[in-house]
Amino acid sequence: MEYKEEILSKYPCFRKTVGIPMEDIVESHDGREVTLLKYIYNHPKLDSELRGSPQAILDAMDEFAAQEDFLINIGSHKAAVLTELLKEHQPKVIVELGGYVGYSAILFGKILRETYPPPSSTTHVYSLELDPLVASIAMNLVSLAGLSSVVEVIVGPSAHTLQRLHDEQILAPNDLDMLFLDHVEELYRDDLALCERLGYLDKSGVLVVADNVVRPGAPEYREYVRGNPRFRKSWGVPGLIVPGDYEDELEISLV
Ligand SMILES: C[S@@+](CC[C@H](N)C(=O)[O-])C[C@H]1O[C@@H](n2cnc3c(N)ncnc32)[C@H](O)[C@@H]1O
Repeated sequence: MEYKEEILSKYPCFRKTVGIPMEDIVESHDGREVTLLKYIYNHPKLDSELRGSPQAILDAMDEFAAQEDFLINIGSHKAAVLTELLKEHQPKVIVELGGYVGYSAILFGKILRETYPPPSSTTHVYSLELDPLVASIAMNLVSLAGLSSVVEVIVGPSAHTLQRLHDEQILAPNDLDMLFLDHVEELYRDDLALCERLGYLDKSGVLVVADNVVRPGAPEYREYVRGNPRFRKSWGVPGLIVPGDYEDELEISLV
């Protein structure tokens, strides 16, 4: 029982698996992100391994999440699923909604760099993040990973930033190859529809991936993509396999 309490306090997201309501549970934006940044810069392998190594920084973030405090990023299991997907589809330009401290953005930047080694300059990750503090931490870690030329963190509400990228001709409609939705489940459907209106999903082959579609859940979003003729197919992929939970947590759709 004591062990269970310890697990639940360290990993609040598991509360939903035992029926404890998520209300009043804080699992991010409470100072732990600054603690993470200090943890990385105090890391004994900072100079010998972390600087310039996206994978070593992802590993250090996983290490922090396992040993210090829970982080709401995709984590290593979904990172492996997404790595396979990106290797198969080889997107060049990715937009993610909800960047947090940069874990998924660093993963995407790492894969783009491996797939299209420098001096290729046509690859880009736009990581859209509402909160300027966590976005600043992401920028710092992206830079430490040596990925500043590939990954751009942009602060602001997703819908506003998407509209701005379009109106200021920063991202042309046909340039987008992958959209990753990982911000607020209630916004997934509207932000996807905005991308459709802006022409970002007109090109055949664009990949759209949404996280957490089962828990906390985005049923409207899943219904929308599965019933939308724009997508050739749409399918679920398990996140972390806990019996009866986290099934098909990622929804993957292909234009
Ligand atoms: C689950 S986290 C993203 C995790 C990240 N994709 C990763 O795996 O490393 C969700 C993030 O979305 C951000 N967010 C919430 N509403 C947003 C909005 N309207 N636009 C952009 N970001 C938003 C939150 O501040 C939070 O940092």
